Amino acid sequence: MEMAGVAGTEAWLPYATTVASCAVGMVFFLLYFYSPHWGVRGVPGPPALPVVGHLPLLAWYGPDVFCLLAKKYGPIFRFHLGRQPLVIVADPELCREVGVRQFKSIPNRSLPAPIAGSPLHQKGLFFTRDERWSAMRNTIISLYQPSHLAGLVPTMQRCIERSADAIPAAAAVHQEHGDVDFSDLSLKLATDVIGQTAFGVDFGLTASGRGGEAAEFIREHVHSTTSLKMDLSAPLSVALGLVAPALQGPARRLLRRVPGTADWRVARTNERLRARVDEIVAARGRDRSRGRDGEGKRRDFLSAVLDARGRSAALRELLTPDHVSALTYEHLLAGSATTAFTLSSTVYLVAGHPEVEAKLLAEVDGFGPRGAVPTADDLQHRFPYLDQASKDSATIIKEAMRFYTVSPLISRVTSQQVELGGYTLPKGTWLWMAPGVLARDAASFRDPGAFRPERFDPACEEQRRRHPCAHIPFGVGPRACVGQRFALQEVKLSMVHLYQRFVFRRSPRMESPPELQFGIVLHFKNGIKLVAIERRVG
Ligand code: HEM
Repeated sequence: MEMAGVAGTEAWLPYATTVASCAVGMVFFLLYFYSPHWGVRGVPGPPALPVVGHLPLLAWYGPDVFCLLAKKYGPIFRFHLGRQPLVIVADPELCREVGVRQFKSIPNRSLPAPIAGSPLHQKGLFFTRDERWSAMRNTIISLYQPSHLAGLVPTMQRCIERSADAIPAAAAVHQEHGDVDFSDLSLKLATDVIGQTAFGVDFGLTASGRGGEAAEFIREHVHSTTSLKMDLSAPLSVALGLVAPALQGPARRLLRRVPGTADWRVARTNERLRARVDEIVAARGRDRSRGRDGEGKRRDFLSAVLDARGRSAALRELLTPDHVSALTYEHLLAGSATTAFTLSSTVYLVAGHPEVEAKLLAEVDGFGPRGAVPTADDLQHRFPYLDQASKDSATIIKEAMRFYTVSPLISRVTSQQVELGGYTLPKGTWLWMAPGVLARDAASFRDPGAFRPERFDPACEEQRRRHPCAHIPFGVGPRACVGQRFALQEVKLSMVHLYQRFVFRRSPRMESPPELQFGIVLHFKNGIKLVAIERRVG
């Protein structure tokens, strides 16, 4: 009997071992999978699906999902980007807490899966952390000061005039209806501006008959940027990174060797892009050492960073060649799609509001004859309707940026435990501010679905009552956008020149309202199509 019992036990042993191993594996998997959730489980949010979390909600509702969730769950709620819970903050006072008051505990950005594999993206200012970030920011901040930006007006203006000259030709491409693909035009314009101001290179995208090498570089850049998606339509390794970050690195290393996969294409594009940026940086370094750089004359970002590098051993250590390439490339990444989106949404909104257009035209014509170029000072003071509210803010532009917030979420991560909105959030919590939700809050913006630049008039009651952090398209606190003044100067200068020469009408061949797509920033899925009407002189 005893023998039979032992034999029976032996027969079950392999099954029992397998079941036990599976159970242990399962427990480890669940611990791994739910550990980020555990620390923030007290924060309200909708039930999350296993593995994909709330990604299906994002796919279904688009960026509007965050407004819907804020309505249901309040100003601080959970949203699971796959495995990773985000604690979303959708209240002006709480954003001030995150961005300003508790900055010491929340100084860095979390690294989203799409960026995790790309050193070119990681070594810029955006994703560097702590002391390295503050040393880098302090080094380059002078390049964004008003005195330096004022000197960039002529360079910006040249690119703007060239883009405006290209409008009739762009319309002629569609002979039967004359639509201009304004998103494309704005992206080319913004990219040319960055080419000149960051790299000291004329990409010539808006010049007729030009293209070639530069166009190829930009095509690769656009491809690299648009593949940075935040949903499951991203390359496989990125999608995997959203649900199981530990597998992202190995999957990417494997898939980038498999021709034809999206990972392979992204890796090749990033390598080529990297090589081109390095080439530009190295060529400039060589020119400088041979004294062929027009010493002291160049105002572009790359020259200034290379100058800084030459100033001390500490700066050389801080600004390694990798960081110089990344900082320079970052301009293209951070400054082209965002500025282009802002310019095209502003012109699109003005085109649909004749009363706004009339006031704008009166202001532009009142400035001077067609072709008169404003100085940086004029841009600050002579365009109260375009730029009504002093300092860095612009009224039509401000309202357009509220209406279409290009960066609806701003990522941060806690470096230590914080108390926020009645919740205790552990170190490592991904805490994201939601300017896109703030911008649609009727408590701060009466009738938020209406385009009304006057709501930002400093004399207006709504503006006076509004919380200072209710409108934060450029972020808030020490980590706010370093390129804000640069971007606004470019958009204002473009608006003045464009409206000196044209008025625009919405094309009936475009969907209304325009469909939006959420990558690392927002963009118009099918572009903005406008009809440009040349204004008569006199
Ligand atoms: C309309 C155009 C733009 C918008 C809406 C925009 C928006 C933003 C936002 C929301 C942030 C995050 C701020 C935060 O975390 O609080 C940011 C950061 C940043 N932006 Fe912009 N941006 C624009 C144009 C530019 C331009 C033209 C440049 C460069 C020339 C630029 C370079 C950067 C950099 C380097 C950072 C990271 C700053 C840091 O971490 O210290 N941006 N931007």
